[in-house]
Amino acid sequence: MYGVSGDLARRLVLPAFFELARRDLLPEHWRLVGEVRGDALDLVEHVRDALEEFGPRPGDGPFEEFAARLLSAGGGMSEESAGDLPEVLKQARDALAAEGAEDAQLVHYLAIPPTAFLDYTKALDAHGLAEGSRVVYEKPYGTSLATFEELETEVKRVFSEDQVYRIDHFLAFEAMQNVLHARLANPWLAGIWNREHVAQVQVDVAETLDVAQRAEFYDATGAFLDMIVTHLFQMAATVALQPPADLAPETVQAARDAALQRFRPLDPAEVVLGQFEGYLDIESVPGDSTTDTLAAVRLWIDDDRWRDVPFLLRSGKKMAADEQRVTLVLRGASEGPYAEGAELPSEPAAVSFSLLEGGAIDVRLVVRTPGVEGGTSLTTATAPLDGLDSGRAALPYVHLIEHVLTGNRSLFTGVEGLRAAWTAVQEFSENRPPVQGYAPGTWGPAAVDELAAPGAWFLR
Ligand SMILES: NC(=O)C1=CN([C@@H]2O[C@H](COP(=O)(O)OP(=O)(O)OC[C@H]3O[C@@H](n4cnc5c(N)ncnc54)[C@H](OP(=O)(O)O)[C@@H]3O)[C@@H](O)[C@H]2O)C=CC1
Ligand SMILES: O=C1O[C@H](COP(=O)(O)O)[C@@H](O)[C@H](O)[C@H]1O
Repeated sequence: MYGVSGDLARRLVLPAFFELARRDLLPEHWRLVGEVRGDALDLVEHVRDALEEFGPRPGDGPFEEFAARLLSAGGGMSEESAGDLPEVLKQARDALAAEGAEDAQLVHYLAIPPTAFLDYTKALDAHGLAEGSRVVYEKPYGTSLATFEELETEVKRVFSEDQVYRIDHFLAFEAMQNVLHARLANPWLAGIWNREHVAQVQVDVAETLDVAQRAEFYDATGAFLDMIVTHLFQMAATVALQPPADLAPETVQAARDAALQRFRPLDPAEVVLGQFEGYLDIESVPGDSTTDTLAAVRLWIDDDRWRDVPFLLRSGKKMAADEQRVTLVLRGASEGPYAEGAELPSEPAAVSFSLLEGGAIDVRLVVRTPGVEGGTSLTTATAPLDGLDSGRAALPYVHLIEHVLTGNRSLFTGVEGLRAAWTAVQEFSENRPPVQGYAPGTWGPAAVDELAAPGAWFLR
């Protein structure tokens, strides 16, 4: 794992490895090499600290056994030098061979900034580490259409496609997986999954989180690149995809990629960028920064299933709540006593997938108000997705690492989909609207609400 000292590794990836060990889902023989550019870390202490802070706590699993398999390399990785890594990999291979595991599968996990992906790809090739390996790229894979193409050309030169795993961890949330699986398993849900029944699709990832801890990275990135063109596009494509004939990883990935290829290029007039008040006071943020800390877009998908159905995407920092939802806002009755004009609740029926914690599906219905007066009201039934039968919800990186180790690419993004995503935002990137201020603890500038009109955001 390159970049083992970083935020992602500490907060999400190392805890996921340990969770796999707790669940006895790691291979019988393995070693984890943590690589950094400076002096090699005391990896056991580093991992122990990460687990103490983010869990599962060391005492909640086989930590001593886990720690005995951690190896540390320093000195960085470039075309000129691979630092300590070749020597440490040799130690790892020798140790595995001594256990009777001769042909270890090498997996490179690039938990480093996206701007370093290209150089690391070249370096892996230069040091003969690419052949026969698997490689995991974090998101964003590219930062524009041009840098995507540049990276992809190099990756294609060095690796064959079946070696490459491009992560978008939002695809791996339990509820996100159920956007596909619950739809396919329940004909009534599949039956309403179209423009005849759905008035709007909303993909909303609201965070109360500040950015002060990673201000330098964030100021160079912004909400649109950090979240919209990456996570929220992939989530929208998961809603929009045509039902695949089977659940083979390649079929699912191809269906999602095909949906992304039907995204209409974003119209800058249908994008709102926000910046929370106080952002410019953060140390290391330039006083004249125009970085977006919130982005909301109205997106269209040109196919028979979704024509004229707005896909509303929103994500931001310092917002009113921590919520991650995919919502199908449903149309009302088109005829009969409850058709337009009848006395109905102010909000429509909806099916909403909440990604938080173990995930849940909320079904909101319009019903007759109980009592003699009558009228109509809304009621919501919540179906939790955790703790069913013998199932235990797993966090996204637990799924993703298990999939890399077992060679399953269904939850990873595909090249054609990524190319389509960067293509869809190219025009917007050259004509970005100015950022509008919003008060911390709110749902963003007023213009965000106008994007949803004549409807309204499910979260507000
Ligand atoms: N943090 C998060 O919540 C998430 C992050 N990601 C993605 O994961 C990746 C890593 O993110 P994160 O951990 O936050 O990033 P960090 O900024 O924390 O960087 C990770 C590590 O990479 C090394 N590094 C920094 N700059 C370079 C460089 N130019 N070349 C090589 N190595 C470098 C550093 O380690 P050292 O100096 O010790 O070598 C650093 O600790 C990114 O692609 C990000 O988009 C994805 C989802 C969530
Ligand atoms: O990729 C990213 O995702 C996180 C949100 O993911 P979560 O799993 O931590 O909820 C976001 O905060 C971060 O800015 C972004 O880089």
